[in-house]
This record gives sequence, C-alpha cells and structure tokens, in this order.
Amino acid sequence: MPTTHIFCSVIDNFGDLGVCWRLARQLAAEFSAEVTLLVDDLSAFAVLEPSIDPALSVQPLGGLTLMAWQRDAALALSPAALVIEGFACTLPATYRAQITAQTVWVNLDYLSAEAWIDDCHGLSSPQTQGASTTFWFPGFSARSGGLLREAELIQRLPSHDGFCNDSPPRISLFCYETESVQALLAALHTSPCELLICSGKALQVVNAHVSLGVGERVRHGASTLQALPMLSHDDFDALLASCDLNIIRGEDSFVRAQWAGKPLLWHIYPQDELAHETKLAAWLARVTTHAKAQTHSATRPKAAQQTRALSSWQTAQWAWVRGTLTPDHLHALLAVLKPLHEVMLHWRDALTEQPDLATQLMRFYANQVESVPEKTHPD
Ligand SMILES: Cc1cn([C@H]2C[C@H](O)[C@@H](COP(=O)(O)OP(=O)(O)O[C@H]3O[C@@H](C)[C@H](O)[C@@H](O)[C@H]3O)O2)c(=O)[nH]c1=O
Repeated sequence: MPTTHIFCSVIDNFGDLGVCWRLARQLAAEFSAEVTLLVDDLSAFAVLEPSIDPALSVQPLGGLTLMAWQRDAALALSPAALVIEGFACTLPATYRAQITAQTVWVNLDYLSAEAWIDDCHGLSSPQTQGASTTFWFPGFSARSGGLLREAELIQRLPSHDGFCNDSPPRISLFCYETESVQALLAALHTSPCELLICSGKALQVVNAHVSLGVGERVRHGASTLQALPMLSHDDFDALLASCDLNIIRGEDSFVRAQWAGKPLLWHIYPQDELAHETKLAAWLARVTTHAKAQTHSATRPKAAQQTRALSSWQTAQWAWVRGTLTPDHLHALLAVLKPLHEVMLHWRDALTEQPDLATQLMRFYANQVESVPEKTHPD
C-alpha cells in the first residue's frame, strides 16, 4: 500500500490536527499504508496525545511516523506516492517542486453539508511537471468525499441508553465562547442532569459562572457539574456515546457525535458574514429531510412526537449558535431527547451506508495509479 505523507498545520484549536491524525491512523491500520504525518506544532499535538515528545524531529506514533514540520527549515524528504495537503496548509516549496504526475496529490478540505461541494469534490487543478492536485471535500452525500469512520467503529462504541434507567440525562459540553452557556447552567439548576465539561475553552466558559477545577465535581442545584481532563480520541468517542445529549463544536467532534448516534447541538465554528449559518442550515436540512421521510412509515402519534422533537431541537440548535438560548429552549429539548435519539440513530444508519472517507481515498488512489503510465525513464 502507498507511502503516504500527510501535512498538517495547527492554526487554531484541535480540529485540523484531529482530522489529519484520525486519517493517518486509519490509513496505517486498515490499509497498511506507510504513513508519515508532518505537523508544524508538536506541542499542540502533545496536548491531544501526551505520548508525543515535542522535542523529537521524528518519532513513531501508533503505527505511523510523526515528523516535526519546521516551516522555515529545508525538508529533506521526497514526495510519497500519496500526498495529502491538509486544509490548504501549503506544502514546502522544495517538496512541492519534486511532485510529478506519478504522485497522487490530494487537497483535503473542510467538511460541509452544502450541495455545491458535490460539484467541487474530485476536481483537479493542474500544477507544474504534469502534476495535479485534487480537491477532496468531506461531506454527507454520495458524491462527496465522505466522512472519517474507522472499520467497526460503531460496534466498538459503548452502548448507553439513559432512558432505560432512571439516571438523570448526561450532557457533554465542548463549545466555544457563548452566552448560551449561561442559559444551559440556569436550566440545569432546576432540571436534574449530569453535565460533563470538556477541558479547555468549555471549562473556561463555564467557569465564568461557577468555579471548577479539572477533575472536580460539584453540585449545581438539581444537577451535577464535572470538569473532565483532556481525553484521548478513543475516550472522547466513548464519552459522546455515553451521553444523552452532546454539545460539540468544530468539525471532528461534530462527526464523532453523529457516530455516537445521540442528539446533539452543534456549536459550529463562527465565520465571517455568517457563512457558518449557511453550513448549519444545510446540515439541519439533510437531517430533518431524512427524519421526515422516516416518519412516513411511523404511526400517527409517533410521527407527531418526532415532528415536535425536531422542532424543539432546531429551535434550541439555532439559539445555541446565535447565543440566544433560554432555559425554556433547553427544557423543551430535554423533554424530547428520547424521540431525537431515534432520529439520530436512523441518521447514523443512513450515513454508514456510504463508504467512509479513507476507503474512498484509497479507491481514488488505486484508480489514479492505474491511469497514470509508469515512469520508465528520468525526465
Ligand atoms: C475536548 C477533547 C477534544 N478532543 C479532540 C476531538 C477532536 O479531534 C478535536 C477537536 O476538534 P473539533 O471538534 O474539530 O473542534 P475545534 O474547535 O478544536 O476545531 C475547529 O477549529 C477551527 C479552526 C476549524 O476551522 C474547525 O473546522 C474545527 O476544526 O479535539 C479530544 O481528543 N479529547 C478531548 O477531551
């Protein structure tokens, strides 16, 4: 299987890194690809994966090789058979200059549920020396580049259904700065819940209202609040699967929450000119259209229940993103978690029918290699 170089630049937060790392691990583990992951900020990566030594320029990491990418130093590396440029991070000029038509070069872009990505996914842009780069758009439709999903992921996730026992709903919180957290805390003061707060920004935002150290658990009216340490990717996935509502953000946790199959509120990364609202609307439209198609086969009371659930969810979802959430929005959402769980399980089933991103990428690679004539003599 191909030697693969994945380039990742850490600009802000953990999303780009989270996606590149998951992809790297999957290509190595499931496709026997010989992967080198090049990251320009190993200190940030060490927060996500504490076994990393930021001082080392090259180190093994769970079946792949991790290399420190020093942008201002020359990179003594020839292009691999498959080169993945993560999120327009711009390959080093000397490396790029060596890429030829024999290299499969992919530009991994941001995820979107918008329809236009179907037309842009897979387009290639000619570069020098006969090389071309292909735009890869992860997405939710059959024509998109798919979503990262490891083999057996769904079977591996711990199953938890809070509705089978009488314990209060478990809510995870992984968010950016927002006024909505205040309304969440006000709602939880009267509605019993267990709020599991992720390390970093989410805890900082909560701590504007309470005082909680990492690992601590406090009573908050009818609820309990617990501040989590930074979790490994696998533990983070398990956390989402163990909750009844996940408030997640960005791109990678958004995808993982859908694999958890639980109701979610997406704190989408805010963009200029409200571009994020267009993205959110596109995703909500896909989920609700799918859910409504499902209700055709449901009994009348069940269909009515699901319609109410979708309505309360959408209201809370928009209010969360706009920072206008009220305790009433939250109470209404908590009241419909059970039917929403069913909606999200059906949605997950539909998504798992599509090939995952890594599988699609490997098929693309195989097709490209077949169509590119072997190089028989030097240029
Ligand atoms: C809280 C937590 C997160 N994580 C991981 C899960 C994800 O891989 C990663 C978080 O990534 P995201 O969910 O994408 O959220 P993010 O906010 O960190 O990243 C975002 O940054 C913006 C700049 C990008 O434009 C967005 O698209 C998005 O990628 O952190 C853990 O592994 N353990 C934890 O305890």
